[in-house]
Amino acid sequence: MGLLVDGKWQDQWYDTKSTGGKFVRKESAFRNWVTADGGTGPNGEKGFKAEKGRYHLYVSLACPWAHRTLIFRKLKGLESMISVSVVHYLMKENGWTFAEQENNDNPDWVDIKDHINDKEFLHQVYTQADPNYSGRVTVPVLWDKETNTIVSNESSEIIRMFNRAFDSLGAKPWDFYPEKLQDEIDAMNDFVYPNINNGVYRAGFATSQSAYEEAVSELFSALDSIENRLGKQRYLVSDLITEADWRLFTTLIRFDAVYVGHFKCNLRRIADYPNISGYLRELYQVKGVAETVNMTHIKHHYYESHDMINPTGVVPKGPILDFSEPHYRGH
Ligand SMILES: N[C@@H](CCC(=O)N[C@@H](CS)C(=O)NCC(=O)O)C(=O)O
Repeated sequence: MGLLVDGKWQDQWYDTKSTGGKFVRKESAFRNWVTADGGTGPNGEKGFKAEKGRYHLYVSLACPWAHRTLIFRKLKGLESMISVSVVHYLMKENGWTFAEQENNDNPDWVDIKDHINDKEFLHQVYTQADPNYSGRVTVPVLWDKETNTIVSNESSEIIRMFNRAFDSLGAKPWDFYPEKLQDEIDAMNDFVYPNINNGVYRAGFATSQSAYEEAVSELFSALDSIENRLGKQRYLVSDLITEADWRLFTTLIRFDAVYVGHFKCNLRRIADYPNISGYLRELYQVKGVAETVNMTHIKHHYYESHDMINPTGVVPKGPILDFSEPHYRGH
């Protein structure tokens, strides 16, 4: 785990000293947009034209933010238009790498390789785009093969691009951010992101008791309110699946396997929430989604990468989870 300072890699853990033990996530640095015609992004950001085969996505299968982009790529039918490289599940002193994986019979150990830039470390992809880059080296990264640069490393914006920019090139018509629901989706994201998506990290990476307890109590009160909401309606916003659902999904799918134990988010499990559990299974069972979930990378990444939380690196066997059981939603 580390970061780039003026283009030089430095190995260091998150600084929580200056924030009283609280984990504060930094803003992403590359914020340009792929648009249908190459025009500027929604807030005037530099535009890149949507074209088949032009873009490449760097992801970790463990990472909930990268997972959002994989789900959108899959559901919007963009697999043949946007290529992907998967980083090694382990993130240690060199950050995300393309290191070779030990031979293993488990089919979840997928191919790890930088197919585009042939780099060893993801930080070299960042310095290829900007030799003086300072900041964290995170996934996902959307890379432009034509101009050899990073378009965006912000998942919430990459999924908005995937949702619309490739439609005229033959993407599937599914719209996860329909105009009439945008305000409600934005409001839901503003609630789910700090309390749940980032809430589990605020709990897990806290280095003081008070910062941890604050995060955990906000997390579970948010989950309680979602449980209540899902007792009244099928999805988070109306009875259509929207972006808000996929953003929550990637945290929920990791919750009982990782966040309950490793991040000490253990007041309740997702399995203890009947409505959220059924909803989680329903989303998992949407065609194509299960293929984006790699529990082996998820568990091994968290339990083996964070030495200061789990110094032995031992990965728990359980819990036994089966997201393909009936979901009983929509009856
Ligand atoms: N805001 C970013 C956050 C991405 C992020 O933090 N990814 C994590 C992996 S789950 C990462 O790469 N962390 C490396 C680091 O912080 O050094 C997004 O949503 O795209």
